[in-house]
Amino acid sequence: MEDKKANIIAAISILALVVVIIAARVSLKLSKTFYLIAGVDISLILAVFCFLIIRNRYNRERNLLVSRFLSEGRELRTEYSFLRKVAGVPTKFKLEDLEEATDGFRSLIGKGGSGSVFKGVLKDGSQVAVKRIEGEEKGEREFRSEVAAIASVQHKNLVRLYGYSSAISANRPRFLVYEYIVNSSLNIWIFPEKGNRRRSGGGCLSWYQRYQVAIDVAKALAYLHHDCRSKILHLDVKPENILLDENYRAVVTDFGLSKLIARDESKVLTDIRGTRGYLAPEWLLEHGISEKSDVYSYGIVLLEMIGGRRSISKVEVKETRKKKLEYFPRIVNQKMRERKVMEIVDPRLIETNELKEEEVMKLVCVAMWCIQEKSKNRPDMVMVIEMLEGRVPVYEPPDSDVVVVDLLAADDDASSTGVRRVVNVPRLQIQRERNFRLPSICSSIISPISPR
Ligand SMILES: Nc1ncnc2c1ncn2[C@@H]1O[C@H](COP(=O)(O)OP(=O)(O)OP(=O)(O)O)[C@@H](O)[C@H]1O
Repeated sequence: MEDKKANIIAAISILALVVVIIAARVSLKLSKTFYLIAGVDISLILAVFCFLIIRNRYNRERNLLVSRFLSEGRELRTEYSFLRKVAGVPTKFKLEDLEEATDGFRSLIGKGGSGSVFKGVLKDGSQVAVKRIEGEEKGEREFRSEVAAIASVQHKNLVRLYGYSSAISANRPRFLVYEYIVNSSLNIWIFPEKGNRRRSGGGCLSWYQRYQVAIDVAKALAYLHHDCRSKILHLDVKPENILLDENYRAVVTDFGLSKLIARDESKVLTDIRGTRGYLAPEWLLEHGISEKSDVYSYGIVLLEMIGGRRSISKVEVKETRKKKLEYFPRIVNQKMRERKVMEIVDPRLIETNELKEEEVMKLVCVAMWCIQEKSKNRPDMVMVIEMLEGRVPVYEPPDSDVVVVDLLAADDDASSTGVRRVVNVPRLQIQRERNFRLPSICSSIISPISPR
């Protein structure tokens, strides 16, 4: 625009100078004054021409440089965003970006102990789950731990963290932005709806899908325990933290309680965290926890997938019509001794006729190995994968005490919903059951079978 203006002014000036020469020629004839004016005019016209040439050349070079910088900048930006993705560096979002993505935090998709989760769409069109972390001290710790842990991992069975948004001031919520996993969490696919309470989504996973989920979760945990630079303990393995993608494959989430420990560290002492019903005995016996504490929680999740029920649930006693808490692993143990393992399977699966007793027994045995009282007797997650995929035979678990975390003293609702609570140790009682022996059907080697 400016160039155009300058060109017009130059053209007008040249025209004016030419007019001056013509006027001088007419009025002054070929006098000395005319030659003087004509000389000055012609020099001025030449000066304007020179100015135009230099200016245009300068502009052309400047435009060339600008467009080169622009294209290099674009390339750099593309390269940078590519590298961010490759390196898994999470993006720092502004609060306004997240408000826009979630349409003002309108579509709530879930609520957990540490905050609420909303569905959203980023500017580039990717669907996200935005977790708003509420609370003060606990929120801060969970936030830091979650960003640090997830940012460093890349595995198809672990949720991807796109980014985060820190609090602008104290007491303001922080946000974590995850990839959106379409089929929500495992709990709504294995536990039937309670009474008249209707829930949106969910259903009944088939036996085959449950078996696949068991393998997927085992792979995610094996990666965290054995394949990362430092060992990552999840410490909150439960169905609510296992999401299902469009093919009902598992994606483990919620690293809010996770702990990073050095490869050579075998056990760590830390404050009790996790969810009632999934806590390994060592938490309560204060022996120090390790990756085997995750193995224990995983074993409980396996039993819940097999039975389609929580490990601890409230049932009504027919005679007295009073409610009591029932510990599912204890029932499984008993049924195994009686060789009635099919009786503990989710009744909805029995109806489908797709079950093989041998497979059920195998999964139950693996689960029982995982919930051994002594952590050293539990397999590691790599061994669990080997057993589930049929590369290693499943042997009878050793004779062991079963530590039953007796939750009669605890709040019933929490145990029946799997809601995470800070566990109050003195209120928990620990019972030991002697002769926790698996039945003879399991004493022999269970033949290796692969998931269908
Ligand atoms: N990435 C995601 N994609 C889709 N849904 C999700 C995603 N993350 C969480 N959700 C949904 O939001 C719910 C709440 O998740 P959140 O992690 O806050 O809590 P939780 O695991 O149930 O409880 P807590 O945080 O106390 O362990 C989940 O159960 C799930 O249904």
